[in-house]
Parts: sequence; C-alpha cells; structure tokens
Amino acid sequence: MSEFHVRAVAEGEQRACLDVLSQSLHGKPASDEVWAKMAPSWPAAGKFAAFDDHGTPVGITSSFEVELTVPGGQKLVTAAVDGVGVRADWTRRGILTSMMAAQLEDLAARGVPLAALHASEAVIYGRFGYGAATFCRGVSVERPRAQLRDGVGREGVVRFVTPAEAVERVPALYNRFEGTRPGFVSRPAGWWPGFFDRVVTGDDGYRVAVHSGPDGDDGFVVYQTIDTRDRQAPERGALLDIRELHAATPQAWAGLWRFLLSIDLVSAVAGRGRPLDEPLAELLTDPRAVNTTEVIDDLWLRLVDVFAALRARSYGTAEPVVLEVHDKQLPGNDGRYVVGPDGVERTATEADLRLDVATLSSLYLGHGLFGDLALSGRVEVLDEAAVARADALFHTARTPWCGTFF
Ligand SMILES: CC(=O)SCCNC(=O)CCNC(=O)[C@H](O)C(C)(C)COP(=O)(O)OP(=O)(O)OC[C@H]1O[C@@H](n2cnc3c(N)ncnc32)[C@H](O)[C@@H]1OP(=O)(O)O
Repeated sequence: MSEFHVRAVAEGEQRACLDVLSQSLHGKPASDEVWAKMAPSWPAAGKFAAFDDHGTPVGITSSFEVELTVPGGQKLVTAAVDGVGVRADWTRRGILTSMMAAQLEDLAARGVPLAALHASEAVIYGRFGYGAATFCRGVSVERPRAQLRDGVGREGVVRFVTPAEAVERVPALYNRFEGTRPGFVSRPAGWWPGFFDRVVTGDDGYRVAVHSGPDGDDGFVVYQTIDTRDRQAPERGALLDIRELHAATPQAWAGLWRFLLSIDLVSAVAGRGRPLDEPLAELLTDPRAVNTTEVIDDLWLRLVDVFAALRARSYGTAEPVVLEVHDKQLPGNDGRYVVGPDGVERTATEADLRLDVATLSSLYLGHGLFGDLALSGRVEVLDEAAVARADALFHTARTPWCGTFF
C-alpha cells in the first residue's frame, strides 16, 4: 500500500489541493476561469495536505482567522477550519487524523486559542476534540395563516438593494451585529467573495432587502423565491427561502419579518440555520403558523488552549467547580482548572467533574448542560453538587448562535 505524508501546503500547490477537495465533495475540478476568481481567497497559508509517494496531494485541510465572541463579549482569535477533504481512493487510512494533528499542533504553537468548523457529518470531528457548541433551527412560517400582531415591525422602512449595492454595503452593515451573541464569528474580507458576493450576484435569483431605522441601515435579509406550483396546486404561492437575516435591533428584526410575511402570492417563508431562540411565534396572532422543520448542530468548537479560553469568558454566579480535562491530541491542556465567577486558575485540588476536551468545547459557549452530558457519561461526576454549580457558571443569558457559514 502506498504511503502518505502530511505537511504545510507550499505556494503554487493550492490548485491541485482544491481539486482534491472538489473531488471529495463530488464536485468538478476548477476551470481556469473559476480558479482565477478563487485564487486570491485560497492562499497556501493555513493549509495542510497529505501527499502520496509521487508528491500528489490526496487530502487537504484549511483554515483562516476569524474572531469569535465568547460569553461576556470578548472576541477570541479562532481558526475557522474549512475545506477538509480526502480523495475517495485514499479514505480510512488515517489521512484526516494526521492532517488534524498537524493543524492542531500548528495552531497551538502559534497561540491560537480556538478552532471552529461546520461539520459535513456529525460523526467526524469529536475524536479530534471538537464539540457541537451551537445549534440552529429550520423554520417554516405558513401563509396566509401567519398574521402579524398589531404594530409589529412598523417602525422602520425596508427597501431592495441591487446586487452591486449589497456587495458594497452589507459587509459594513454586518459589522454592527458582531459581538451581540456568544458564538458569533467575524467575517474577514476574504469571506465575502466566496459566500456572499457570489450568491447575490449569481444566477439563482437571490434578493437583498435592507431595513433602516432611526440610526440608518440596521438589518438585511437575503432570500430566494422558489416556485412551488404544480398540476395539483396550480395557484399555490411561492416559497420565500431565507439564506440569511441579520438585524442590529429588535425593531429591525421584526421589520424584516414583517416585510417577508407581507409579500403577496407567498405560501410560506422558510429558513434554515436560524437561532434556536428566535421568538417568531411571538410576532403572530396564531403562533401555530410557525413550524420547526429541524434542529441541527451548527458550529463545532475546539478549545486549542483550554486555559486561555476558559479565562476569556465570563461566568454566572455560583461557587467554583474544579474541572479535570483530558486532551488526547494536545496533552498540554491536560489538568485541573478551578472555574468560578472571579476567574479561572490551574489547580492541584481534587476534581469535581472530569471530562474530555470535546465535551468541554461543546459546553463552552453556554449551550447544553453538564447534567445532561453526565447522563451519557460524557461528564464524569465526582461530586454530585458540582453539576448544578457548573451549569449555573457556564449558562448564558442568550443562546449561542454562529450565524455564518464557512
Ligand atoms: C470542516 C469541513 O470542511 S467538513 C467537510 C469534510 N469533508 C467531507 O465530508 C468530504 C467527504 N469525506 C472525506 O473527504 C473523508 O471521508 C473525511 C475527510 C471525512 C475523513 O477522512 P479519512 O482520511 O477517511 O479519515 P481517517 O482515516 O483519518 O478516519 C479517522 C477515523 O474517523 C472515522 N471516520 C472518518 N470519516 C468518517 C465518516 N464520514 N463517517 C464515519 N466515520 C468516519 C474513521 O472510520 C476512523 O475511525 P477509527 O479511528 O475508529 O478507525
């Protein structure tokens, strides 16, 4: 059997690596035209690849830097891991395992405290210390059943913007939302061309509408209209499918939903990836017009530097707990940490709760309960009373949500 070795991607090797990624995701190799557009946002930096005996890449993992808002509002440098794939004729030979090890060691050496990703499958990344840290919801709001309560979302004005205006204005607008919730990630300049500009300027008919309140533009929605008519239902209204909806104020949020729910000839307004706690039903006279179509893991987080990450977030009010953390990939994180409202220290005292780094990572942003994870054995309870204290310390007032796909 051929061998592989993993190393950092060198300048000039990116296009061959992109082809590996495309193959793993059932896509086509990039044409010269596509590559010319992508190349600026596909630097060699942050990429590790596996190469066969002939020097041909057969696996790839990438990352770029973002800032992630942690409970309490601090923004931590985070490696946004994306572009992971192994060529189908090389899978299940340990290539991903080796690439993840190289990437994590590099991040730790560079002092990057967190790594985060969106997983194609939920079974892949737990073994590398990632835990599902934010969840999101799919919603569908039935029309005409959904009628807004009196006065909801009437303060501002909503207007369409052209794709060119959207490309120019929305990035600055988005910066107004950063830091409002744990789990939010910044969108660096390199994110926009591949994930926003391409969509709104493409051929799929996406529309962008912007909300203005007393302080100017304060929210936007990107959505697509899908024709759902068929022979059985020739008069059925369209489906409005939200790609993203962000608002700086509750008024802007309600105003954008008012706009969507007021468009004529529509049978439903739907969206995936919405926050779990979005109070949509509260806008309507008939709350049953809102259906939850799915609840699914969103951001997977990995504490690369456990001490730095624990110290960076704030905690609720409770007596401290001692957590004993185990980290297979980065043993420097192994040890006990006393966590309380006044801060975090390493400690030699007896542990109250024992857990691995993936479990701690999934609890870090405030989603989930130590008590629930204790039920499945993911948290080992050494002092029963510590479970409620840990939940009180880690719980956050706002449900964590990422809101950005990468
Ligand atoms: C952040 C992102 O970019 S998400 C996108 C991830 N990429 C994709 O989904 C593209 C299609 N899939 C692939 O390219 C590959 O199958 C990968 C990257 C998911 C896995 O790569 P591999 O080199 O096969 O992983 P590797 O051999 O290191 O497997 C490590 C372990 O994970 C398990 N594993 C890996 N992938 C999967 C999977 N998709 N389903 C179930 N188990 C898996 C392996 O069985 C192995 O288990 P073991 O340690 O008990 O033996």
